[in-house]
Amino acid sequence: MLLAFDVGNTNIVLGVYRGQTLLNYWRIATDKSKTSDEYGMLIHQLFQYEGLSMKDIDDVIISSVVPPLMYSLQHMAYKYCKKEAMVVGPGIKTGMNIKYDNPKQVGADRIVNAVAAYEKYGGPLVIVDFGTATTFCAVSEKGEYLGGTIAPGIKISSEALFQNAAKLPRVELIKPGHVICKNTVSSMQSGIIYGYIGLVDYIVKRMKQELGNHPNTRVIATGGLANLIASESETIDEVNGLLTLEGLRIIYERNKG
Ligand SMILES: Nc1ncnc2c1ncn2[C@@H]1O[C@H](COP(=O)(O)OP(=O)(O)O)[C@@H](O)[C@H]1O
Ligand SMILES: CC(C)(COP(=O)(O)O)[C@@H](O)C(=O)NCCC(=O)O
Ligand SMILES: [K+]
Repeated sequence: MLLAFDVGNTNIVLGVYRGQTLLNYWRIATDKSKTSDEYGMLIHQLFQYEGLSMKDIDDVIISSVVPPLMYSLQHMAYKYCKKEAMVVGPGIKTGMNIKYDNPKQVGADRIVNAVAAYEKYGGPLVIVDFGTATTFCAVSEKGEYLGGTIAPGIKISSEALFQNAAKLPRVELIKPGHVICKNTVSSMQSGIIYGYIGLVDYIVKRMKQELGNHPNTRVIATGGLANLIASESETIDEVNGLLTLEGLRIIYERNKG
C-alpha cells in the first residue's frame, strides 16, 4: 500500500492506495507543533478505525508547501512505516515541463494537481485550487506547466474582514442568495462569496485568453472550498476533490525504483 500526504497550510490530506485504488482518505489539521510521534499515533488511530495497519505501508510520498512540517512527517514515515518518504521536489520526475522563472519556486501541490489533471483530462487546462490561498494554474495542450495566479483564499479573506473592522462579525461561508442584503452578516457573505465567484470567473477567462482561446480548454476545481464556488461559477467545468492525491499516486508510479 502507498501512503500519500498532501500538506497544505490549513489541512493535511492523506490517502492510502492499493495499486490504483484509493482505499481511504482523511483530512487532519496542519499543526506545525505536532511531533513525529503525535502524527504517528494520529495516523495509527485513523488506520485502526478502518481496519488498516501502518505495517502494511510499502511506500510513502509527501507533497508539502509547509517546510517546517517536513522533519516530523519524514521521521514519522521512517519510524512507523519503516520507509524513507519520497518527497515531491528536486530530483523527482513529474513528467511535466515547468515554465516558471525558477521551477523550484512553484508550490509542490500546484505541480501535483497539474500532473493529475493533465493525465485525466488532457490539455489545455486551468486548475483552480481553493485552499488557504486560491491558486490558478495553466497547463498547455502539450502538458507544460505554464504558471498561474495566486489569490488570497476565501476563508482568509473573510477572516481579514472580521479582524480589521470592529463591527464586522465572523460569518459562516454560505450564500445569502442575493447581493442587495439587508443585514451585516448577509452583506459580508455576499461580498465574500459572490465577490469570489467574480474573481474566479475573471481570472479563468483571462487565463483562457492567454492560452489562446483553445475551444477544448477544461477548467477543473479542487480544494476544501471548491464546491461553494463551483456551483455558481460560469467557468468551472468540474470539481475533483481528489486531484492532489491522484497526482501523488501518479508521481509515485513514475519514480518508484
Ligand atoms: N470539507 C470541507 N468543507 C468546508 N470547508 C472545508 C472543507 N475542507 C476544508 N475546508 C476549509 O477550506 C479551506 C481550505 O482547505 P484546504 O483545501 O485543506 O487548504 P490547504 O490545502 O491550504 O490546507 C480551509 O479554510 C478549511 O477550513
Ligand atoms: C500558493 C500556496 C501558498 C498554496 O498553498 P495552500 O493554499 O494549498 O496551502 C503554495 O502553493 C505555495 O506556497 N506556493 C509557493 C509559491 C508559488 O507557487 O509560486
Ligand atoms: K492544497
